[in-house]
Amino acid sequence: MNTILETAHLSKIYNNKRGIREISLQLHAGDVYGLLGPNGAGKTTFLKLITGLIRPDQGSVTLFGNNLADHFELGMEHVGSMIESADFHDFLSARQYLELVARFYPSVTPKHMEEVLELVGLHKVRKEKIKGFSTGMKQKLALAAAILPEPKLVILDEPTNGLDIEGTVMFRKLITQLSEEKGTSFIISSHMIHELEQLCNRVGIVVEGHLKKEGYVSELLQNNQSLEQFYIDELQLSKEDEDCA
Ligand SMILES: Nc1ncnc2c1ncn2[C@@H]1O[C@H](COP(=O)(O)OP(=O)(O)OP(=O)(O)O)[C@@H](O)[C@H]1O
Repeated sequence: MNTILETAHLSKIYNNKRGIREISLQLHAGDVYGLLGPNGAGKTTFLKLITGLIRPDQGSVTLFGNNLADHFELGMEHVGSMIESADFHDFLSARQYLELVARFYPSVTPKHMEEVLELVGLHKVRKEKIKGFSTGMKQKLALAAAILPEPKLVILDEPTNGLDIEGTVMFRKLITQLSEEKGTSFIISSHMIHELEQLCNRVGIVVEGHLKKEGYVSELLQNNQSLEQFYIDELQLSKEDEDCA
């Protein structure tokens, strides 16, 4: 299997002693990996570490064979990401924002920008200023920016936050389309467990900074009624372990 992302003993502890501890995870080409976990478990911290937004205290991140600490640009060359709410230049239009992003990717054509705006459902409003956009519209624009350079790996932190029902369906179709047609890999942090059950081939559960459990969705569903049931049972087990400790 072609490993595109590998973290080894990745740790980041903030001053308040929270964060993530010793997360070792491998992502293979074609994986759509769902990251689950309660509020404050460490999912965003993990995603920030694998995109170089913050530095680890310990451990390493290797993207496409490049250690991020030594070869950041090479590692990130094929990665698109959307982590926490993006800050936009409000005075730009959606199309102008994508033009700004495209300056870093000379291969992106104006036609492709139009296609991506269409894909995320922003084509009609592409000439409007971001200032007037709703949370969901901004979320769609951030998604458009993440997939614009046709990355091999897309890292998304709670991508359906703020999306309406239509937007959520669009998002699901988009991930499936990119995964099936282009072989794009994804790592997606979300609380929308039913969404992840439909989208992902693998999931991992983060609890209090630890990667507690991982598995292939198809296998988990053979032994559990639903992904939700598996998740709830795992959290319960974690609590019992904690109580015993
Ligand atoms: N910059 C920071 N300084 C101090 N503590 C932080 C910082 N960022 C996150 N934390 C703490 O680290 C823990 C993990 O936070 P993180 O945002 O990674 O969790 P999460 O799993 O993404 O949560 P949620 O599902 O609520 O978005 C939390 O307890 C949070 O309070």
